[in-house]
Amino acid sequence: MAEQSVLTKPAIQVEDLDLYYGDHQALYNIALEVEENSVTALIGPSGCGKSTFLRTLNRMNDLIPGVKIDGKIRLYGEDIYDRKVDVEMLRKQVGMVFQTPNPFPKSIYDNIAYGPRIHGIRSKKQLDEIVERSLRQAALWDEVKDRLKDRATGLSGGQQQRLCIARALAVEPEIVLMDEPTSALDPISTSKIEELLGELKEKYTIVIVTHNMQQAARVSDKTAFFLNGELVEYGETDTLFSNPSNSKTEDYITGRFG
Ligand SMILES: Nc1ncnc2c1ncn2[C@@H]1O[C@H](COP(=O)(O)OP(=O)(O)OP(=O)(O)O)[C@@H](O)[C@H]1O
Repeated sequence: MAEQSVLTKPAIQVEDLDLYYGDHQALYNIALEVEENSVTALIGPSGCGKSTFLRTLNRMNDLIPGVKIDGKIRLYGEDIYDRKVDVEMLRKQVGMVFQTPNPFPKSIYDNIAYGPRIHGIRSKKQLDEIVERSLRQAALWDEVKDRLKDRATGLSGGQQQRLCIARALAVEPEIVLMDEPTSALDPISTSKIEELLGELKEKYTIVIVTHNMQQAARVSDKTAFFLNGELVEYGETDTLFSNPSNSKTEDYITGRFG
């Protein structure tokens, strides 16, 4: 029995989550569980709260003045809003990749080594290993291995985004949050990243916001449909797209609004 409970343990559990920006309530009573080693897509029309919800998972909203949060978010059973939580350590466990690739104005190598160095790793051998492993995991190694000292900002947009994924992986997170990671990229770079997600979920748990429903259908195991700050429907991606249980989900996925 003990073994079974370990196997079924969710990576993230959200209960009764409300979020306010000042007087404006942006999330209403959200509850969901994210399974380990899966890809979960958050979909819904602009302004429905997808990014806001994503940012609650590594407390990025803490940086916005006037934000108030009620409810519980547990990461492997631990309440991430508990006062004892070290937010820097939380963000190491729960990494993030943003919409626009944002490499530091440093070399490719130094972009990847940045996080591990902050966390105290000094050995060149160890950093070399981390840089190679992370770039391989992000399917970028072969393209950049001969120019690790070049500036990261000289890479193409798609390469920069894979570099940002590698940078997130370098500190060995458990969860990777991605906020529309391909919306600024061309179709070839987009499909490279979509392919990568399938590989990454073997080791990491991924939550991705996407405007693109085809992308959600292609890459995710589970999909959460948000509307006006509410979670309307959450379930297996195949079921949600082929046989939604809520008429609002059906209207959205068939393009009747959004
Ligand atoms: N920093 C902020 N301060 C105040 N209100 C905010 C802030 N960020 C988002 N909001 C509001 O919260 C609501 C949800 O926004 P959010 O960006 O989470 O939606 P979204 O679904 O991610 O939208 P999009 O797809 O356009 O990025 C919106 O009404 C938005 O105006």
